[in-house]
Amino acid sequence: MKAVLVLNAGSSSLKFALFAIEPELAEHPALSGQIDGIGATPQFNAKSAAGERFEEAVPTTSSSQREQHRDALTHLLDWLAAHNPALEIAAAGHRIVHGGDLFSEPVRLYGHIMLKLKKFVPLAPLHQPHNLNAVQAISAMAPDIPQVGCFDTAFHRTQPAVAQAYALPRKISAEGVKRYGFHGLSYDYVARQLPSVIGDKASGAVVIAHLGNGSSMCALRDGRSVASTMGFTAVEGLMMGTRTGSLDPGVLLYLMDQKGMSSKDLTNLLYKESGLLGVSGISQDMRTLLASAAPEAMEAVDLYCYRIARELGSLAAAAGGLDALVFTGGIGEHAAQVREKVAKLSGWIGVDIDPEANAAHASRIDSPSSKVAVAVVPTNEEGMIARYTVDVLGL
Ligand SMILES: Nc1ncnc2c1ncn2[C@@H]1O[C@H](COP(=O)(O)OP(=O)(O)O)[C@@H](O)[C@H]1O
Ligand SMILES: CC(=O)OP(=O)(O)O
Ligand SMILES: [Mg+2]
Repeated sequence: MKAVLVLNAGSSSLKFALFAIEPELAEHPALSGQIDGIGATPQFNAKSAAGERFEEAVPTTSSSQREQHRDALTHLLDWLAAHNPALEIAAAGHRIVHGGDLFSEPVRLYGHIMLKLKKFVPLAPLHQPHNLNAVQAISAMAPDIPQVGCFDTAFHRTQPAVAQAYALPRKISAEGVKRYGFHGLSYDYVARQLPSVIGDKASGAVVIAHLGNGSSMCALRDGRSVASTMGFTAVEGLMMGTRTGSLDPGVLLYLMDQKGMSSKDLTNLLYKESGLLGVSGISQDMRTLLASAAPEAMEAVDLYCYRIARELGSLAAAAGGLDALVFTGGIGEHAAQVREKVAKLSGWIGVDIDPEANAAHASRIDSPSSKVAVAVVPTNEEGMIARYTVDVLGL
């Protein structure tokens, strides 16, 4: 039976899912999992649709991160062939974080398209190089498998020009220094689920909060993106697991001029040492922080929620109102305390949640008196990529 392999390659992880496409595309993967710890000690985890769990170390001959990525993919393909011989990989679909202005739709990946996508590596240093390496590794190992790239930026190309602009001199803007927005595969998936969860409000003014390791929010009208908190890179906007989110650019000038920090130091600071991890000094993981008694842990969580509530006001302005607020992503789907704190700060705009529904992670958590529908919708970036891949290739 034919299947689509979906890959989402991050800096130190390779997430995968295998979806059967016969007789039609399956809603849930037959197998899914990830290889974590690439660059250190890679570890493979997977689960089957039947609930079987697998865990093993990934043998690697190199300490280089690039080679470990390749070893991880070889391990994955061998493992899939051994564990699911009935499913033949007919295509591969990739999450590619940056498609710039060039791609507003998923595309089949050929050599000339890969060259264009390489140009975006400096704009998404944590994601793009790994996304592209995964495509190249599959081409080398299995050149006959067609591959499709699905972009995090594509969903936001419907935004009006004013939402994509920075107040920079025209020459710099014309070179492509503008707001692209990310997490588009997640927003696209969630937006498609909304009519069945919030009815007619799905076509009104909606804000979706994708709260994971990377966190962002998107304002939608008629199910289309009109504004987002992430901009030129995936560091703008909300506070994240290890990223600052928006920061006065004057802080960077100060750190360069007065503290002698280089661009490499600043990249580490902005992407890897800040956010929940930096503010708490404890962890980037929301579960750990919510379970901690340390005041610094709660300070980090409070700042995270405050930033979400501030951006909600800004996005409601961009959408021209607020009919619905939707939570998704690892934190949005599972952290009832985060949703509760955000809702408390957002009473002024008509958000009120039902504590029991919230604690139960129900799909609708607004109280009967709430003016705004409040929903929890699990995201499915992998399912969205499988759908796009089947559609682009006509499988
Ligand atoms: N039950 C839970 N309660 C609170 N936070 C959770 C829970 N499950 C996952 N999370 C948080 O979700 C975040 C990871 O989100 P996820 O969307 O999986 O990330 P990624 O961006 O890596 O895909 C982590 O901060 C994790 O602590
Ligand atoms: C774009 C982005 O931030 O992605 P992730 O949430 O996977 O880090
Ligand atoms: Mg994510």
